[in-house]
Amino acid sequence: MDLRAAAVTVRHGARTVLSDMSCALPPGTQALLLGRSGAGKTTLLKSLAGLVTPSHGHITWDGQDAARLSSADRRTRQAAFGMVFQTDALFDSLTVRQNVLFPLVRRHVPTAEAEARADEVLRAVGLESAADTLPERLSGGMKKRAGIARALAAKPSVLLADDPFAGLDPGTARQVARVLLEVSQGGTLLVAAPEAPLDLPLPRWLYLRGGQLIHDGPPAPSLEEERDEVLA
Ligand SMILES: Nc1ncnc2c1ncn2[C@@H]1O[C@H](COP(=O)(O)OP(=O)(O)OP(=O)(O)O)[C@@H](O)[C@H]1O
Repeated sequence: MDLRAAAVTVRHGARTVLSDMSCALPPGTQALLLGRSGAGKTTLLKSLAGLVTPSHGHITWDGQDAARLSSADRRTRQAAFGMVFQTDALFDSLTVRQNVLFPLVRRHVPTAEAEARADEVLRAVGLESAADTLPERLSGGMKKRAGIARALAAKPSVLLADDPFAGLDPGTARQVARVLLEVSQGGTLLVAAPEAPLDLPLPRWLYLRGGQLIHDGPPAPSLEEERDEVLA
């Protein structure tokens, strides 16, 4: 999917959370969305996926304004998005495999196809041997990978991941980064994080500061140093 934000402003009450932000994410884009806590990363991801409607400006999906689609059309198009949220929770009473199957069943994917896809994505994230395990028995990194598998099961063409490394030790974060890279080949991958993850050296950085996009281009580590100076 060709994904664009055109002069997008998002306000919550009197507060401007994203300000006049534009970017183009053509199919196959691989980018990091960086910025300190509160910079607006989650809001941008949700706006791109049509979960937050801009106060001004437009989000377009293959050239169509997401806000102008009927709610039925919007839901259909949203199937192109795989989302990994910070607060994603797995259902405690379902096994890992059942968790991955859940969104497919809800979308009425035929059982045999759903099961084949669940097994394929669980293999892709290295969780095939934990498929019949309940989430409470998984490590933090395994839960994260199960969340990625669930997002991938519907074969999204755009994978949006919100701080998928939060709370993970460096080894596990590396594993999750590898999975994200492997599974997103060919599609669009946008990963939000407070700082650039060493193990996910994506070629493009979108850098938000106070709701404004201050950089959209190749990696620019000096932005992160500036941030430290501001905080010091
Ligand atoms: N529904 C809402 N109502 C009011 N304020 C909100 C709402 N959603 C987000 N905000 C505010 O908007 C700002 C940006 O939030 P957002 O979650 O997009 O930032 P972020 O960069 O993802 O931060 P973090 O890395 O901490 O998740 C924050 O100050 C937040 O408190």
